[in-house]
Amino acid sequence: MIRARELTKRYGDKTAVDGLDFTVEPGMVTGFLGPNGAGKSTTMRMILGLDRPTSGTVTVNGHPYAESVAPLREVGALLEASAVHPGRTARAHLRWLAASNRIPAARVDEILEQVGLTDVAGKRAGKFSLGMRQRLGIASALIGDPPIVILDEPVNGLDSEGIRWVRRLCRELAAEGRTVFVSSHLMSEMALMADHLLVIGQGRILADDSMTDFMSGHAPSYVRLQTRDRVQARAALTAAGLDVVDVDGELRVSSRDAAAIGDLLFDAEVRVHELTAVQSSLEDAFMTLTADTVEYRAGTTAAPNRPEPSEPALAREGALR
Ligand SMILES: Nc1ncnc2c1ncn2[C@@H]1O[C@H](COP(=O)(O)OP(=O)(O)OP(=O)(O)O)[C@@H](O)[C@H]1O
Repeated sequence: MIRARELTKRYGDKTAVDGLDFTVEPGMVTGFLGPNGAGKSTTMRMILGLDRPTSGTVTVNGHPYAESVAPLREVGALLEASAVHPGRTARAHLRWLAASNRIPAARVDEILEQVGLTDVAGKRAGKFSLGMRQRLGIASALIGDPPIVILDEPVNGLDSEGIRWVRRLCRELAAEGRTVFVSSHLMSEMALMADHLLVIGQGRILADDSMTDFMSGHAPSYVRLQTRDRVQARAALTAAGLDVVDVDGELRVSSRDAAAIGDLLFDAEVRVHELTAVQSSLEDAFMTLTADTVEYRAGTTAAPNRPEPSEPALAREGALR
C-alpha cells in the first residue's frame, strides 16, 4: 500500500504537487493519469524518496521508502528505462542489482526468462532497442519480488506484443495481491489495464475512482440516431423524458438502450436509418476532466483555453442543442 497525506512539492514559485491525499491499494492495478506537467513524475519520485516533499508525507507499507532496509524487495520501480550503464550486459546489470540487495543470483535467470530477455542476456544494454531497455527496466523492478510495483510509462517504445505483455504482467502482479501503480499516456491501454484511476491536474487530485465509477461518471454513453424525420423523432424522444442533441444532422439521445429507443420510434412511426449505442472512451473522459488544467498546449483554432471538445463532451454540455 502507498499512502500520501497532504503531499506537496514546490520548486521555487512553482507548486508541482499540491496537497495530494491518496491511498494506492494492493490487489489491483491503479492507473495514474494527468496531462503533461501535472505532477505525476514528481509524485512517483517522492514515493521513492528521490525527491523530498516540501510538506506532507508519503509512505510505502507504513514507512518512508528511504528507511527501507531492502528497497528492491519492498518496491520495484521503473522510472526511466535508460537508467542502465550502457557498457553492462543485461545479466551483469541484474546480477549487480541482486547482489546489492541480497537477492539470490538464481533469481537473475528467472527474471530474464520472465521478461523475455534470456536470448540477449549477454548483450550490452547500450545496444538494446527501446523496447528491450523497457523490458530490462521491468526486470530490474521485479527482481526483488516486491509487493509494490511502480511503473512510469512502462509501454513506451514497446510494440503491440510488448504492450499486451505489460498489460498481462500488471494484471497478474495485481492478482497476486501486489500494489501496482502505473502511469501511461496510452488511454486505450489504461482502459484495459487499470481497476482504479488516480487523475491529477496541476498537482491536485481530479478523480480517485474505480474504473467503472470513473467511466459512468465522466464518459457518458448515448445512442446515435440517423433519421430523416428529425423533428418528429425529437418530439417523441423528448416526450419520453430523454435529452436529445443534434450534431450535424445526427441525433444523440441520452440513453444506452438502443432497443428501447427503436421501439419508441417505431410507435411514433419514425423511419430510422441508424441506431447505435455509443460508449465514449476513457480518452474522451480524461480530456473533459482535465480540460482546464492542461499546462502545455499546441496552438488551435478552436476555443483557446480548452482542448478540441470531444463529441460526448459537446453532447453533455448541450453546446449544440
Ligand atoms: N526539478 C524541477 N525544477 C523545477 N520545476 C520542475 C522540476 N521538476 C518538475 N518541475 C515542474 O513541476 C511540474 C510537474 O512536473 P512533472 O514532471 O512531475 O509532471 P508530469 O505529470 O510527470 O509530466 P509528464 O507527463 O510531462 O511527464 C511541471 O510544471 C514541471 O515543469
